[in-house]
Amino acid sequence: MQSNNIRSLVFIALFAALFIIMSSLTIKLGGSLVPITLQTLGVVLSGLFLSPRNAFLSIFVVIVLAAIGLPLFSGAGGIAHLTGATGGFIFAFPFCAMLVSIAIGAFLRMSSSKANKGLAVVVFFLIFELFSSLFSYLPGIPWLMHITEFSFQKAMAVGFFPFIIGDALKSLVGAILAISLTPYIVYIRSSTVKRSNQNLTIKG
Ligand SMILES: O=C(O)CCCC[C@@H]1SC[C@@H]2NC(=O)N[C@@H]21
Repeated sequence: MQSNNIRSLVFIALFAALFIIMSSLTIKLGGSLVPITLQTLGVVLSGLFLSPRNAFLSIFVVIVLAAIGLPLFSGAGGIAHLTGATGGFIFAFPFCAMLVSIAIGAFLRMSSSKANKGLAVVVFFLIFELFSSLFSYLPGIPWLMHITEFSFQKAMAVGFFPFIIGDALKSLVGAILAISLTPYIVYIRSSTVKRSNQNLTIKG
């Protein structure tokens, strides 16, 4: 097995574990169907440090483990939970991580990512808001409506509006981490890519 494959496996396992920890930190407001969690921050971290494929896999593997019954999503697991009220969010997460990784990779290849830290914080924040948070609502809200038979307004009241500020704070934390850890992000991302595919113009 090539060393970059072994590294990929190690990093997928590490970020899957990190996502599981983020997923266990959950608050359910007044018995709400949709909990406040740090999952979107876990998605951000996978997308920041891993290639698009590995970022996807790091979250997907958690879904597979939850599907066989492990309580990895807000303390719950099993097919019933994965297809329950929050199933749309759960199945969006691997795609969110992949999209964050694609966008971060594109941004890190641009010279402006190094030149202007203020601009970089804003771009990181927007990438996280768009792809780790807002994208998860695209399947999250329609699936919540389907399972609960809520109207669109009720589903938004239960599954979107209570999370806007919290999700933005998580994106901000992600953006600050991204700025502080850029050299490590570039190093880890490039260390799991085959030598022939490495883009040597990436700047850290
Ligand atoms: O573990 C689960 O069952 C999935 C919960 C999904 C929670 C969503 S993700 C986007 C939004 N932000 C939060 O903090 N909670 C919701």
